[in-house]
Amino acid sequence: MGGIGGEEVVKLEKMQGVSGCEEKIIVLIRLRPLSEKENAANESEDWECINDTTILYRNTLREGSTFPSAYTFDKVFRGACATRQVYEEGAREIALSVVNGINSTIFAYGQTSSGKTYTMIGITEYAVADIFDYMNKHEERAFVLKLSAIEIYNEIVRDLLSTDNSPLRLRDDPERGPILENLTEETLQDWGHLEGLLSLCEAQRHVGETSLNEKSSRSHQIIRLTIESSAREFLGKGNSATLSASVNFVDLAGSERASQVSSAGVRLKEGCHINRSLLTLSTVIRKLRLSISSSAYVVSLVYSVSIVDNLHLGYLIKGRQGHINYRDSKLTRILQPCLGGNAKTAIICTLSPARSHVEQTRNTLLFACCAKEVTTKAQVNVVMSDKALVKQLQKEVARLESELRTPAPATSDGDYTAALLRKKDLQINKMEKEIRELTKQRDLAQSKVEDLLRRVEKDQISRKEEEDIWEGGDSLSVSSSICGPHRPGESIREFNNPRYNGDIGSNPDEYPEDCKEVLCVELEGSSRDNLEYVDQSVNNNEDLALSTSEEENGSIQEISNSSNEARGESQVQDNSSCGMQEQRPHDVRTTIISPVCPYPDEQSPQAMSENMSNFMNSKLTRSWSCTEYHMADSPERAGEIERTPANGFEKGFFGRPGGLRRKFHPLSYGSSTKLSRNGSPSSIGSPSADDFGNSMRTSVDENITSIQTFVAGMKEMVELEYGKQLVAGQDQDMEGKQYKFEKNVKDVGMGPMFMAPGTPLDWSVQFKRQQKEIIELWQSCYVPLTHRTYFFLLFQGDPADYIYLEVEHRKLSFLKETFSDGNLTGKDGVIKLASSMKALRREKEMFVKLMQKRLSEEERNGVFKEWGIALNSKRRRMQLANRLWSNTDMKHVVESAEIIAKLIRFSEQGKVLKEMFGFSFTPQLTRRSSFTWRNRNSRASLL
Ligand SMILES: Nc1ncnc2c1ncn2[C@@H]1O[C@H](COP(=O)(O)OP(=O)(O)OP(=O)(O)O)[C@@H](O)[C@H]1O
Repeated sequence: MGGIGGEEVVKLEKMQGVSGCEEKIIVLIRLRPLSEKENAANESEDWECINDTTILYRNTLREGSTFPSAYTFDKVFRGACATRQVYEEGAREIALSVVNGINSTIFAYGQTSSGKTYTMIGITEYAVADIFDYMNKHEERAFVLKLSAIEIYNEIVRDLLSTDNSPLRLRDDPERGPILENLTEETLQDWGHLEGLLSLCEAQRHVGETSLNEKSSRSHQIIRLTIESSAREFLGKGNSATLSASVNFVDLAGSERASQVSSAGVRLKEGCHINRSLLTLSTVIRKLRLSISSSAYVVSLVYSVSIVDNLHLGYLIKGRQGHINYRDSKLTRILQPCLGGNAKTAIICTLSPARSHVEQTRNTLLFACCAKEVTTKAQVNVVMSDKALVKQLQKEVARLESELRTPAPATSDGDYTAALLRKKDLQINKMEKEIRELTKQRDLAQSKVEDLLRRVEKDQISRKEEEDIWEGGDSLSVSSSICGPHRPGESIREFNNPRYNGDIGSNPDEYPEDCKEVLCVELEGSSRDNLEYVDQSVNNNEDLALSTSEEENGSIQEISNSSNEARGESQVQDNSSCGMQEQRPHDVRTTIISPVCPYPDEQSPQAMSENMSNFMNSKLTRSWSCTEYHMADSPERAGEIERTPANGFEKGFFGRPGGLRRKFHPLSYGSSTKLSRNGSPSSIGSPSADDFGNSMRTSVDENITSIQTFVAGMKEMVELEYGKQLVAGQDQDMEGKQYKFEKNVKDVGMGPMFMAPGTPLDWSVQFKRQQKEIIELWQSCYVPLTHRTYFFLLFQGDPADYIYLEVEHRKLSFLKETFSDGNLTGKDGVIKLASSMKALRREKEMFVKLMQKRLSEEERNGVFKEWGIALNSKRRRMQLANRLWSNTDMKHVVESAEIIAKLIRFSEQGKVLKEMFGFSFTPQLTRRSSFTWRNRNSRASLL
C-alpha cells in the first residue's frame, strides 16, 4: 500500500494478451457446516447448496417470509468443501492475475463466526504458494514479492507488520491512488518468511471474544502481496519494463448487528465502527451496482432512440452514477481501486447454515447479490524506469507517426478511408486543373481586352484625322473602309462569289475571314470609263474603290483608286497594317462607321456606334456597301451561313441568325440605267432590319453617302425588278416582273409580299395609310429620329417605294410586338427598349449641339418661335429636340423632318447624289406632293 519510489507505473491495456476490459466482481458463496455450538443447540440447516451456483433457503414454510428462496452466484460451496476447492475453483484465477501485472482482491464477507478468517487464511496461503510456484516456473523473469498488512480497527489503520501501534496516515495520490505512509513492506524471502509474517499479522490483529466467536476478528485486515517481475536479460540495463501488481487478501470484520452478538462496552464500540465501515462498503457496492445497472439501462435507452453519442452517453452514465462515497470509511478508501477500479475482484461471502442466523445470512446474500453486479476494469500495470519510459514513449510516437504515414490496414474501415482519400485527391486535382484553365482563359480575355482597347484608341485617332479631313475637304466620296486582300492593280472583286474567283486569281479562302470587306458602288448610267471616285484616303489602311459591273456578262469591273494602286502591293498585302487580321465584327463595324460619323464634331465614335447598336443589333450588315462581311468563324461556317435559306420574314430580321449573318453582295449598277444586284439578286442588301442601322450608321456629314447608300441599297432592287419599268412606262411582262419580284422577296427571307397596286390611285391610298402606320410605329418603338427623317423624306410615294414601306412596316410591327411581349432585354439581335430610349435621348442631345452649330441664331429663334418655345426660356434647344417627332400628326412630322434634315445636311447630300448619280433622291414635290409634304413652306424655309 506504499508507493513505488523512483518509478512510474504505466497502465497498458495490451500486455501479454490481457486486455483492460470490464468484468464483474466474482461472487462466491461458502456455506460452512454447523459449528459445534450450533450442533449443540440443535440448530437446523435452513440453507442448502443445490448446485455449484445456487443456494436455496429450505425453510420456505417459515411464517412471514417474503424473501426469495434461491440465490445464484458465480459459485457456491457447501459446507463439506475444503478451502482449497474454494480457492482453486473460485479465487485462484483472480489471485494469480497478479503475476501478469494485474491487481486483484479477494474479500471475505460475512457475519461473525461464518468462517471469513478460516477461509482467507487458506486462500492467502494457497495463493502465495501458487505464486511461489509460478516464480519457480518462470526463471527467465526476476520476481520480487513484497508483503504488507494492515488492520482497520475503529477507523484507525494500523501496520500489522510493525510493532508500532501508531496509526498510519492515509493520503490520496492522484496517480497511484490511496497511499498509507510509512507502511511496512516486507520483501518475501521464502515460504517460511511468509509464514512468519502472517503469524505476526495474526498476532497483532485485534481479536476479541464475542458470544458467537471466541476469537472474533474485531477489525478489517488487509494483507497485500505485491509482485514485481522483470525479464532477467534486461536487468541492470536501465531500460527494463517491470510488471507490478498487488493482490489483496481482505478479511473483514463480522457484518452482524451489534445487538445480535450481545455485545457491550468495547465490543459494542467495535461493532459500531465495524458496522459503519461495512455499511459504507455496502453502500459503495450498492451504488456501484446501481450505477452499472443504470448505465446498462441508459445504454439500452440511448440505443433504442438512436441517439448514440459517446459524450452524451458518458455524461448520462456519470450523472446517474453520481457520487460514490468511498471516503466515508477507511476501508472503502483503501479498497477503492478494488471496487470498480483497476483490479480483478472476488468476494467470498461466508454463511452459517444455522436457522438462528438466517437473517444475517439473508443480509450477506443481499450484499452478495449487489456485489455480483459491480464491474471493474483491470489493466496490466507496467513499472518502467525513466529511461525505459522515454524509450517506450518514443516507440509509441514512432508507431503513431508510422500509422499516419502509411495507409491503414486493409480492413473495411481502412478501405473506406483510403477510397475517400483517393476521391478527395481526385477532386483536388480536378479543381486545380480547372483553376489553371480558368486562369488561362482570364489571361486570354485580358489580352483581348487590351488589344481591343488599343484598336479603339487607334480608331479614334484615325477618326479624328478623318473628321479633320472631312470638315476641311471639298470632295465627296463614297467612303468606306476597304480592308480587302485584293492585289494592287487588280479590280476589287466580289470575293465571296465563286463566279469571279477566276478573275481575281486568288482563292478567297486565303483571305482573313474578317477582312473580306470591299466597298463597291456602281453608279447608274455610268460606265467603267466614266466612273468617278474620290479617294478619301482618310486612313492609309483603307482602300477606296468604286466599282461597276455588268450584269449581262456577269463580271464585276472595278476601278481601284489611284492611291490604292500607288500604294503598291506591299501595303495591300500587309494585312497586319489593316489591323483586321483578327478584328472582330465590332471592330469592322467601327472602322466602317468611322469615316462617316454623322456628328463629327460632337459625337465620339463609340457613342455613335452605341447608338446604332442599341437600336439595331450588335452585328453590322450593310446594304449600301459592297461588303463581304463574314460573321462566321470559318470558311465552312461562312458557306453554311450563306447557304442557309431564309424561311420567312423573321429570318431576315435582326436577332435571327440568318438575318444577322447574311453575307452581303455588292450592289452594282449596270452599264444601262438599271440597277442590278450581282450574282445574288436579292438576298443581299435588301431592305431588312439592317436598314435601321444603315441609316443610323451613317453620319450627318457622311449622310450624303448614307442617303446614297440608303437609296442604292433599297431602291435599286425595286428599280431593277419593278420600278424602272413602271417609271419608264416600258411594256413589261407583268407576269415576269411579278415572278422576279417575288423571287427577290423570298430570297431575302421576308416571305411573300404584296405587289404595289396596279394604279397610282390605289397605291396613293395604300401609301398614305402605310406611311401613317409606320410613323406611329416609329413613335412606339423609339426609332431614331434620323432614321425616321431619312425614310420619311426619301420614300414619298413612288410605287417603287412600296416594298420598302412594306419591309419597314413589318419590321416595326415585329419590333413592337417584341416589346409588348416583354422581350425588352434581348440578347444578340434583340433590341433593348431601354437602350433604344437611351439612344434616342443621346440623339436629341446631338441635335441640340447641331442646332447651335448649323443653325444661325436667326434661324434658331425663328424655329423656337414657330414651335412655341419662349425665347427667354432655358434649354430652348433641348425643348425643341424633345418636341421633334413627338407625335404622329403629319404636319408635325413634316416639320420635324425638315428641321432634322437641315441639321444633318440632308439637302446637301441630296444634291451631291443627284449630281453624282443623275438620280434624284430629293423629294420630288411635283410628283409626290400629294403623298408627302403638307407644309411645304416650312420645309422650304429650312431646306
Ligand atoms: N468451513 C469451515 N469448516 C469448518 N470449520 C469452520 C469453517 N468455517 C469456519 N469454521 C470454524 O468456525 C469458527 C469461526 O470461524 P472464523 O473465525 O473464521 O469466523 P469469522 O467469520 O472470522 O468470525 P469473526 O468475524 O468473528 O472473526 C472457527 O472455529 C472456524 O474453525
